[in-house]
Amino acid sequence: MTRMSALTVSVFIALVILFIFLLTPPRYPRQIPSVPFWITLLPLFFEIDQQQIFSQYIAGPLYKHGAIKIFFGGQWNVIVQRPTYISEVFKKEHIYNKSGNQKKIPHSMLAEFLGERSICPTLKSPAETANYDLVAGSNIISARDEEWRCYRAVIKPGLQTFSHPKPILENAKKLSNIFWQLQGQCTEKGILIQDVLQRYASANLLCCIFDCSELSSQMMSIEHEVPLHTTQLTLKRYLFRPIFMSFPALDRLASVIPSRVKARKLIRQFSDLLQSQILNNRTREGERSAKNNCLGDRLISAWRDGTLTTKQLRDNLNVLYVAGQENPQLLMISSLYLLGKYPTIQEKLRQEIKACNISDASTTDWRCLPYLTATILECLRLLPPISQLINRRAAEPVWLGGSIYISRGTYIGYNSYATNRDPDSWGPDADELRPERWGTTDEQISMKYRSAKARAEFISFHGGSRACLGEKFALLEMRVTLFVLVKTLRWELDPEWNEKITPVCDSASPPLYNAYHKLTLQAGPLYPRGVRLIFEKL
Ligand code: HEM
Repeated sequence: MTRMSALTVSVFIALVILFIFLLTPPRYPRQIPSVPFWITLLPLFFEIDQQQIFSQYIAGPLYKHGAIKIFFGGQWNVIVQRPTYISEVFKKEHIYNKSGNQKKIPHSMLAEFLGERSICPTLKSPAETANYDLVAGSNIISARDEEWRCYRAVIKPGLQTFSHPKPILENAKKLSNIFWQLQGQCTEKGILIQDVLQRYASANLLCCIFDCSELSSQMMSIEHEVPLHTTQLTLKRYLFRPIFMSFPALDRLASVIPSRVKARKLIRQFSDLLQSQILNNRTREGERSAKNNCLGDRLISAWRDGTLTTKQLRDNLNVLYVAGQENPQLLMISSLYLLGKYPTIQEKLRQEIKACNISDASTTDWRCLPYLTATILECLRLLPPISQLINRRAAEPVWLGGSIYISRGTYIGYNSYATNRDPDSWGPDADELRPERWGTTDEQISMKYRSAKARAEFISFHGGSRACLGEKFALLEMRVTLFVLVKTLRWELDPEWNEKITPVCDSASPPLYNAYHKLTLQAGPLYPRGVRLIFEKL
């Protein structure tokens, strides 16, 4: 054997050993089963969607044991489902430490997106040079301890003092007109709603949270391209390729894989654009509708006075912009899908809104629409925008629930989709959309909501000290959106749409196109991707 072929054989054997080592489930924790690694890769090869994978392979062991071991992101993790276990993880943040992608997969593109190192050349802050390298890549969602408290002090008031629905109301009316206009251009079939809703969710965030009203109106004129939006769409396509999500180690080769080179370029482009747009498009003082304590103002003041470095401003802007419109957008898609699938619930909602006879929705007391609130919570329960998230790491060995031994360094995550549908908490009809389960009056619904969150039976916004800070805004946005859409339009699912959650194939498309989509689109959250709705004006 020549020296070259001996080397090739050794490399091959080393790779096989590494692969077997990586893909063999760990022995610990011993008390819970492992989902075979190939199950998470099934959609790459077969016509099967994530909901099917869940019910066929994951739900059984997960509900039985309350936790499982699963291969994701290039490593084995523990997914916790049972509410009592989840409460424990939420409460013991000092043991189950937050550990975002920057720490878990620091070389990955995702980590680069959330905490990349370049400084926008247009910015200069006094504290920048002093602080720049102290905190590499962190943001409010992934940071811990002092750093998190610092971000939270800046960000929380900016997200929670907002409550005026007027700008959302105006955008929602435009949204209704856009849907109707698009429907007019396509008489026989349903229309795709995702792209429009992404612009709508961005518009709401830009005007209400960042106080950029001009940019917000540009987002709502869908006949015009908005670079921030188009860059974000392209970036998403490149960033979330399933092969790199499953094996982020491949990102170590990012500089030689053309699609990753492109992803890196897009990350910078998006981040630069976002930063300059938020800084340069803010509504002028005199033109503002209210005295503001908005998030945009707060972030910029904190950057100017040196509380945040340029890098911290940039990382937090990225993550707030993405979390602040991706999650509401997913909830809107899922809610419109569910209401199209359950027309009687849509009609009941319409009757409630009619009966309430609201003349000015911008001053409405939303408590007079309990069925609307219950419907939103029910959509959030059935299809939580963040269906699965693995972002905690055991700082020390610990017995979860007193019976599952978790060794130090184990990654732990949640499956909100499973917890929110647990029949032990929600009954045998847990998979059904039934808003009445939350109660019929505003008091009953609020009580049920508070108790379901406190008992970790409803975890769409997670819980404990690290619960979502945008919950209040997201719920208000959803109320206004559904209020306007249900009042002005009626919709149903396009019967020709292949009803699947995260479908990977479309039987009408050529095989090559489908193969490409399998590799590029099937990762990510559980929601009715590509849903088509048929609208009727009322
Ligand atoms: C339906 C909409 C939303 C859902 C379902 C949602 C869900 C979540 C979840 C599950 C977390 C915890 C993430 C983790 O543990 O890593 C979270 C955190 C967070 N969310 Fe949301 N979110 C939504 C909307 C928003 C909006 C509109 C904003 C505002 C811009 C926002 C800002 C945040 C922030 C700042 C955190 C970090 C909280 C902390 O760690 O202190 N979210 N969200």
